[in-house]
Amino acid sequence: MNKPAQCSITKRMQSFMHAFNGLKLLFKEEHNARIHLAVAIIALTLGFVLDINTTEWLTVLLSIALVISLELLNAAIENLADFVCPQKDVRIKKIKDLAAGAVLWGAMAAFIIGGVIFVPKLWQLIS
Ligand SMILES: Nc1ncnc2c1ncn2[C@@H]1O[C@H](COP(=O)(O)OP(=O)(O)OP(=O)(O)O)[C@@H](O)[C@H]1O
Repeated sequence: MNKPAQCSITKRMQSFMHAFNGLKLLFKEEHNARIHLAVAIIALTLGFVLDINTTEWLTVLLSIALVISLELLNAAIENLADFVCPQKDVRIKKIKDLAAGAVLWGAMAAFIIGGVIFVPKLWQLIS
């Protein structure tokens, strides 16, 4: 049986750097992810400006984490699909559409959450 690899700090640091590189790649290569990052920055700014409470902060932060995580998984699946099958194939279309659907579903939920938290406060501010 193989001996388990040693758990060194250097190895853990390398692993962290690889994961960080994944985040860098996402925002460099994926247009939708950049749009979602911009929306996240707007939501965070609104959070400070409108002084949202702790529960609202946690909900906003969880929504941002959900959408960015789904974007990362979608990008990984797209890249893997392109590597495995560079030509057009209905099965790859199905796989990519399902992965994109996951992002859409998460983004729609985040949009509704943002609306529920921010719209009444913005409305109060302008009326
Ligand atoms: N090899 C393929 N075979 C068949 N259809 C494909 C293939 N590659 C992409 N598609 C179709 O084109 C869509 C967009 O795929 P693409 O790889 O360009 O991702 P994208 O432009 O980043 O899309 P998204 O924004 O939906 O993530 C897929 O959802 C799928 O419907």
